Amino acid sequence: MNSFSSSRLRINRDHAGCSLCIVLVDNADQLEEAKGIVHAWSAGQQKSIVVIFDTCLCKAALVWELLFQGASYVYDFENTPFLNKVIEEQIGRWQTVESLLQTSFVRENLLGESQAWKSTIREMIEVAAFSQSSVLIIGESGTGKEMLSKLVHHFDTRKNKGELVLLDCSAIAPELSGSEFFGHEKGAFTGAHNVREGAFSLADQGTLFLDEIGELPARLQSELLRVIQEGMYKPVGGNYWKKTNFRLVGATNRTLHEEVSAGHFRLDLFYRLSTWVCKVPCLAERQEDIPLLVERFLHRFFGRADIPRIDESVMEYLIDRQYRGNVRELQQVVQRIANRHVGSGPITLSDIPSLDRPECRQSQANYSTYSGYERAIQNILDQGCNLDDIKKLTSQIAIDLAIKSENGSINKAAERLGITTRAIQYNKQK
Ligand SMILES: Nc1ncnc2c1ncn2[C@@H]1O[C@H](COP(=O)(O)OP(=O)(O)OP(=O)(O)O)[C@@H](O)[C@H]1O
Repeated sequence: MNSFSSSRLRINRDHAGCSLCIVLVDNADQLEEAKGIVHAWSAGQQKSIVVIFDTCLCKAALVWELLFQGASYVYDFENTPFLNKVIEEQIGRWQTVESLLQTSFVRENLLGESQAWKSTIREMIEVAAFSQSSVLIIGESGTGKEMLSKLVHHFDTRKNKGELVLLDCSAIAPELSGSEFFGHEKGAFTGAHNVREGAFSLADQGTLFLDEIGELPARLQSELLRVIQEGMYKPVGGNYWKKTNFRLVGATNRTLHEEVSAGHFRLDLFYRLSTWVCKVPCLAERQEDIPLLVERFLHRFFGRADIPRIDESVMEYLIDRQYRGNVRELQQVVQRIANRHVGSGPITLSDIPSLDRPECRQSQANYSTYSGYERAIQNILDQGCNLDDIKKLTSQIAIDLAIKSENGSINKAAERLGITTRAIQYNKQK
């Protein structure tokens, strides 16, 4: 029996850090307000559940719209048996996720308070603790994909959970690839002096994490697929089939869709793997996490609690800097700064090693040239020149400058500009 009354539009509840809004809708006039409420709650990363009392209203188009506005769930009151129990169970799940988010495993290994990072962690905790699904983690290098695979294994609730086995597919020697996965029997091939357990055996009842899964050779892709589907494998040189059952977590910084389209990755393996796809935000998408990460890394590198104060200008530099290697690169930059710092005073700009300094003089020169360039273009625009004139004039100036800096050699100037000597001569004649 459902025991909601439809007299109110909204009930706000706060359960151990999980605030939730339940929106009760019993007539069409309340719909616009309901959409506004769920939209506002989802903007604040809060959960909302909409219960619709009038079944006639509960059409797919409306449900889609409410979900699109950010509702976590939409229920048809009449057609959802024991709705209050369903909602309690849903709230229980969210509370579990929130409490796992506060555990030392997450707080010590997966730092970050930004919304982008927190919602990634919440999603991964939910997959780990409430499903046995395979997971595909995609994201740039150094964003924390391997750490997230550890989280999936850590929060896996299987009884008698097995091991987490990590394999980097880009580092598997082709001649040993069979052994890495299947293991081998003694004497299976020259050099196989002992029995060796492979990843399928070691990961039984646990998690197999395949880093850089996009690099898995075609032969191993088919074999992996067969093992996932059948749960059986035969060690190299063995006569008996063995059983295995693991959760597969793959990580890649490639676009696997494109690898599938290009015929480099099997579509059926892609489907098997991507039951859940998690996109990890790059550091640029969560810049607000940088001060927290910097502080943690400084504690680690100084190896003590009382780390030197970090000058505001250094923090500004660290926040604004580009990190192609994401958190890993930030960690390395902080380590270099910590290595250079001496004494107990604050960490200042001078502690940034020359390798990491912005090329001040160069960038200032570029800036002034660029702004001079802008002024010059503005002048000729003001004189009534069109884009074609500007392009011609720019080419002419570039050619003159190149010839001048190559001491009059047209051949060398052409080489420098990446054009033919004829093109220079033609331009000069014109
Ligand atoms: N949120 C985080 N908090 C603390 N350390 C982190 C965080 N994210 C990543 N790191 C650290 O950054 C480094 C790189 O992380 P990880 O190896 O998980 O990245 P990755 O995405 O798997 O990299 P790659 O694609 O190169 O394999 C590790 O030393 C890890 O501990």
